[in-house]
Amino acid sequence: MKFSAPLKSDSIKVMLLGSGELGKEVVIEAQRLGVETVAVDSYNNAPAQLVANKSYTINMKNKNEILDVIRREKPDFILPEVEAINIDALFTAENEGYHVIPNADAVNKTMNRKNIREFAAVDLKLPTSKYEFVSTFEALKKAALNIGFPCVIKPVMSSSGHGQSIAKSEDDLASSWELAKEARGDASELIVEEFISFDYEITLLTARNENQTVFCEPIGHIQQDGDYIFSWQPMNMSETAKKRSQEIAKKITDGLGGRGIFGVELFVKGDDVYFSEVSPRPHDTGMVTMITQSQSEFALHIRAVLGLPLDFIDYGAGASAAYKSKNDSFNPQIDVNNTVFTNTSYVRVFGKPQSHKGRRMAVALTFDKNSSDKALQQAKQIIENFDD
Ligand SMILES: Nc1ncnc2c1ncn2[C@@H]1O[C@H](COP(=O)(O)OP(=O)(O)OP(=O)(O)O)[C@@H](O)[C@H]1O
Ligand SMILES: NCC(=O)N[C@@H]1O[C@H](COP(=O)([O-])[O-])[C@@H](O)[C@H]1O
Ligand SMILES: [Mg+2]
Repeated sequence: MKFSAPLKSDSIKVMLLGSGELGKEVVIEAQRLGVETVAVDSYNNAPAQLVANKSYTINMKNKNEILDVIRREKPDFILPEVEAINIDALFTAENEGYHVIPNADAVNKTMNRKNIREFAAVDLKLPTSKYEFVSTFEALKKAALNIGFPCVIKPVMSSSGHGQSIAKSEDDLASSWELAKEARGDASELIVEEFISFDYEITLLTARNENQTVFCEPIGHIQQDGDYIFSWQPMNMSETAKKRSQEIAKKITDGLGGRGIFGVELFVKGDDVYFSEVSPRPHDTGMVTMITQSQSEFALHIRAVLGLPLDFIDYGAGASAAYKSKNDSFNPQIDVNNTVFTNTSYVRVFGKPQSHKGRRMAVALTFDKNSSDKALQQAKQIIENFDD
């Protein structure tokens, strides 16, 4: 176990490419181990920049700007935190000897639904929904009729539900096409997916490095318009479904390789488990681990990166509720009702410098030793009392 060397203060430097709420927690965990942190994003005062040793604001889609900060800072590890990053820059950095987490190829595969879906379904033979890729309206119609209604239509490059819709019949296809076009720009493609009427969906957080792979307890979640609003852990599932979920998670994370935490998104119907997608980084639904685990997903990510042991204990059940802004403001103020400050709940305010309607600004976390349901009920009640 390489335990002692990396923890010498200032001996290790990590650079986050993307500095939102997830990166902020990664930076805090890195700081706790005496690791130097550099936070990069496309706007000033992004959450992780508020707590990092150093920060840069650059155009994250520009290859040279990314390579400039990397070559200037010479980080030991580069941690992509958002999907919208110039991928050529990561491949070039890797060729120059920099260590991209988990690796540039995994980031490339997961940022595009076509790459990750084909890798999962064709190369690894994991169960997924039926799917087709299309780039014209005619092809969309054909694919939807072939797959059947309802079907889910998504740009191949997007996240947090942007440009995504469900077509219930042929009549909906024109509006789905328009919605997706706005989010994707002209050139790229759409995926048309069979709608899986799952019983529930989970994120299976999986941390790996060369020495070890560990699974967190499954996290159940509810999405609204393709974006997460509530999550809880553990999700109560059958032993068979849990075992199948872990097998899928192991295959996809081994397939992608490298060090770090992955959020493996799965749909579960009875004992059948379908692979949906995977984030090669901490997952938004995994913020609940800040209250349920001795090592949160953020701590596990940085430990995996440093090659430290990944063992942790579960404290009990918990839940999270996302607070999304109701306003557009350059001076956001979040009114957190006192109900959050109990001995089983707390709040994380991200500190984003600007709000707009629907932007995630904070999260409420709740704990219940034995019951995810009770933790979830409490999280729902608390978030109703937030305002801005
Ligand atoms: N084929 C499907 N069948 C049923 N529901 C689906 C399907 N695809 C997506 N969904 C629903 O939409 C949500 C968002 O889809 P997906 O994860 O593919 O998009 P995303 O934009 O990458 O989201 P995020 O970035 O938040 O993970 C899923 O979590 C699920 O609730
Ligand atoms: N589903 C991905 C996800 O949750 N990513 C998290 O949201 C931030 C962007 O927030 P913003 O859009 O409010 O700037 C990202 O930086 C990351 O922390
Ligand atoms: Mg998703």
